[in-house]
Amino acid sequence: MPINIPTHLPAAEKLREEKIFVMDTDRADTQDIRPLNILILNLMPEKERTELQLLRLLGNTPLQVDVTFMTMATHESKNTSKSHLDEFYVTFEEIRGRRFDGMIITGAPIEHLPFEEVNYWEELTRIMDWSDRNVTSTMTICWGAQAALYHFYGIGKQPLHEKCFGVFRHTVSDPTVKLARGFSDLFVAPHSRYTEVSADEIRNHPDLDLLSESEEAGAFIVLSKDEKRIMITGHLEYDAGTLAEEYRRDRAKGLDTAIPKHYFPQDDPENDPLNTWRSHTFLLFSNWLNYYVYQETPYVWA
Ligand SMILES: CC(=O)SCCNC(=O)CCNC(=O)[C@H](O)C(C)(C)COP(=O)(O)OP(=O)(O)OC[C@H]1O[C@@H](n2cnc3c(N)ncnc32)[C@H](O)[C@@H]1OP(=O)(O)O
Ligand SMILES: N[C@@H](CCO)C(=O)O
Repeated sequence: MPINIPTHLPAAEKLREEKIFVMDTDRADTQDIRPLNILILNLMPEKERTELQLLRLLGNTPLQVDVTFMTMATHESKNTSKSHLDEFYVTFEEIRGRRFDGMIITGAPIEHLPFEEVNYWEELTRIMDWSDRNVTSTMTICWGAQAALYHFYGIGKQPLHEKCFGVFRHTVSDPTVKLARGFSDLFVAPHSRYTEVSADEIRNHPDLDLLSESEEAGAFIVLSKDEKRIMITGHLEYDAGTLAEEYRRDRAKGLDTAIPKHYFPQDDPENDPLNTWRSHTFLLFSNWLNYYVYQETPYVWA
């Protein structure tokens, strides 16, 4: 059973072009199965791009996945149109009575701010607390992961001397952990951030495991001991060209952002970058959906 999303969501056409089977709502409604309900709290400014990136990954499963997009009621989006949000997004108030099998909280380009200065921080903490009781497994990405580490475990973020920007090598501390099943001993993943969380603080925390890290990029995949929360400091979902676009955007703004490391062939921004992380991205999302969502979630919520 493939992914079930609103028929007119702009990402749907592109997903069909990519031969990712998007289910018509009519057909989905006639299936005598219980679909997985996944909630995506999309905090990225360019929401449509992130929708496509995440749906591509959630669509790679034999399970029917019903996706709900959520936006913040206490924040007016500058970069995504109100009409798009009105048509395709819900707010917390509309879904707080529901249960979800999985939830994703994306990154957001606000890591220069203390958490408490983010205008939707209070609403986000309410959503995170709610998710503890109403969601089987939550995956958080980049700033979303920093927010979860801070809110639930008191682990703060520190500014870096230079932006952690590029595609870095990572290792896995325990390849028998289900989330890393099938991972190579060494794999690469993109990062794009100005702050970091301390790998030592995570390692020393009694409720956390550091599943993957990188010599150059630091802590990468963090798992709570109860396996309900997955925190990922990089951007596995990024397309081949996303870092290049961020690089060009920064340079056009006059920022002295360095060329993303280990990314452009011959480190030359004129060369088209290759996506060298895609296989582990698909693996991580299918491991998450299978082992942490599908196999853990109750068929009927109590
Ligand atoms: C660390 C991570 O998680 S990485 C993920 C972030 N990376 C990306 O989003 C990559 C793509 N983003 C971009 O290229 C840029 O953010 C752009 C081009 C879309 C906009 O850049 P700018 O014009 O410099 O920033 P802008 O003033 O629009 O602010 C960026 C976002 O921060 C939000 N923001 C700014 N201040 C605050 C605040 N105090 N509280 C909450 N949100 C804030 C803005 O509202 C905007 O988000 P929105 O579109 O969802 O409303
Ligand atoms: N990934 C982000 C970092 C900002 O938080 C960007 O370069 O847009």
